[in-house]
Amino acid sequence: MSKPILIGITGGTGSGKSTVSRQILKHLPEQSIAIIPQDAYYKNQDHLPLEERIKVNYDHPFSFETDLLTRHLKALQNGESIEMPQYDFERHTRKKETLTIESRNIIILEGILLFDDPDLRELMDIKIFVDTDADVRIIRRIMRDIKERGRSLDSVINQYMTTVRPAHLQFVEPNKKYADIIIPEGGKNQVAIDIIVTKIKAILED
Ligand SMILES: Nc1ncnc2c1ncn2[C@@H]1O[C@H](COP(=O)(O)OP(=O)(O)O)[C@@H](O)[C@H]1O
Ligand SMILES: Nc1ccn([C@@H]2O[C@H](COP(=O)(O)O)[C@@H](O)[C@H]2O)c(=O)n1
Repeated sequence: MSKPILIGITGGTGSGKSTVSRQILKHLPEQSIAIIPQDAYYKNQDHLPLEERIKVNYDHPFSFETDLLTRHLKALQNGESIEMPQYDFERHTRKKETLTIESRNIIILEGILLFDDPDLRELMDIKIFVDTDADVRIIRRIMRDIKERGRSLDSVINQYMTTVRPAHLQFVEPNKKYADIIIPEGGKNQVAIDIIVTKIKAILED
């Protein structure tokens, strides 16, 4: 296997990063792609009571274990497998179990804060920013967090105003400038998905 290609897909919360990643995966042989969600690398907080975990700013770079993520990406790029952590959004900490991820030709890393850390940025061969308006993102997030992440409407709105929005303006939006490709609206932008899939297929056939 030639050196794996690392594709970073970033953008604000609810922009459609996971949807874009899944769409790309759908068009390619499954054994050629691994998806790594940055969310899996939120710090373990087992030592804190739930009331303390709820207060953490999950949109600030310090809430991620970026050293571990960087080590794991380098291992995958060297053809090695990793034990990826798994995250529990309801308990605000890691699950006990890890997931074995084998190295593949294409590694897709997706998450809100991929372009802020220069060392992480340096590892990526292709950098993609999913650009979706804030009003659409907050509506998607309210629906998803209530349905899938055990949250109430009040908690989603309060978190959005106190930490998500300010951190987005400080750490996500300004780093759009590092993107090679900007996808407006995300997962339903079929033209953008087709172009990216064509590029990946060309890399795989090389
Ligand atoms: N283009 C779209 N149209 C409608 N809903 C979408 C679209 N893209 C994503 N969603 C929905 O919005 C929510 C957030 O999308 P997701 O891809 O998980 O965003 P992110 O990974 O950026 O947080 C999900 O419930 C998803 O099904
Ligand atoms: N315990 C946690 C950890 C993270 N979040 C929020 O998740 C968002 C990132 O995930 P996306 O799928 O939306 O990109 C981020 O904005 C954090 O606020 C959380 O609510 N609780």
